[in-house]
Amino acid sequence: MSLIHSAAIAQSSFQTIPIINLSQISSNDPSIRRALAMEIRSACINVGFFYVANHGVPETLTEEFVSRSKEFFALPLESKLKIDNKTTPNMMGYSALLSGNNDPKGGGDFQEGFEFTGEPFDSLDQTEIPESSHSIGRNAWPSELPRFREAALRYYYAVVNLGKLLFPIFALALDLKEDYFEQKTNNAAALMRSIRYPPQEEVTDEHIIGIGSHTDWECFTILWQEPGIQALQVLNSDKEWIDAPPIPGTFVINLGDQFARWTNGIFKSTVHRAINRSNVYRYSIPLFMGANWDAKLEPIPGCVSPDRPLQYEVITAGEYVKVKLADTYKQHR
Ligand SMILES: O=C(O)CCC(=O)C(=O)O
Ligand SMILES: [Fe+2]
Repeated sequence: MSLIHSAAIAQSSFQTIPIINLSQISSNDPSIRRALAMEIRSACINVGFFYVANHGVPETLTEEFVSRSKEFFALPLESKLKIDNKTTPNMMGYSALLSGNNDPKGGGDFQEGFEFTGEPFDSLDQTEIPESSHSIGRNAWPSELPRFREAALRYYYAVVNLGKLLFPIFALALDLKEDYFEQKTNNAAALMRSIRYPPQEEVTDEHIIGIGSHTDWECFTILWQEPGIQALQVLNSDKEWIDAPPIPGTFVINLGDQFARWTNGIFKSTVHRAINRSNVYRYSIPLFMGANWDAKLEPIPGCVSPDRPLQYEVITAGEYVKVKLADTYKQHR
């Protein structure tokens, strides 16, 4: 079935989010890779979200960075504010409670974050570092926690490697050659954000929740969520919020606006939000995989037809993200 036809009969009133097993992602057998791609295609067209199991990122790296993140957020506010993202180049570093606002109708996101990107890392085997990340390194690290940076970067590169394996599968899912996205993504700086959500057992103001309803801006996001705490919710086409509970050993993958633009809306960049209604802090760590800043977000072959005219103005990925970033961190209170 053609992509446009599959999109025309999409069922987006999902009640659950599919779980996809990635154990065969690097199979030498093209028919096995294609079968996996078709599962992913269906999730991307109908839901825009899926879980991945057997993703290959070692649990120890995740646990180490989660522990270091907990130490970081436990530092006194003055220490964290030394690397406030409003004062650092590129907005890397710490974002304080309510300093960001993902929902223009919201009163600020009830969370703290630490954001960083790739940088050369001496004690790692350099071959583990994707070449495209070598020149970036404009991060702001907490000087109080010398082991934080190593844990952050080790986990970062493991998840970036998973992201790099996913682009060829997304290409297959769109009936394209597996290397289709290579030139458009080989110089992109993936961004990782470690987040702490304070408990909000009682939401007293619906406009102030962990992260207000939004779509992600990049191609796709790979999200680790703290086990045992339901917080993330995804909006279906019937405007129902569907829970995306943490499933141990999996990541949540969701498509962002760059993929929606490339596919003229055939791949869904689905609205989501998070509210920590538990009585303890909740942690999560998204990695945002984007396109090169100069990559044009123009429709890929097979995504535009007389019945499905172009929905978006063509701009570059960099222009798109810059506007979104400025909107999210402008003074909103
Ligand atoms: O914390 C979560 O579960 C979701 C975070 C998220 O949607 C984001 O940072 O874009
Ligand atoms: Fe998000």
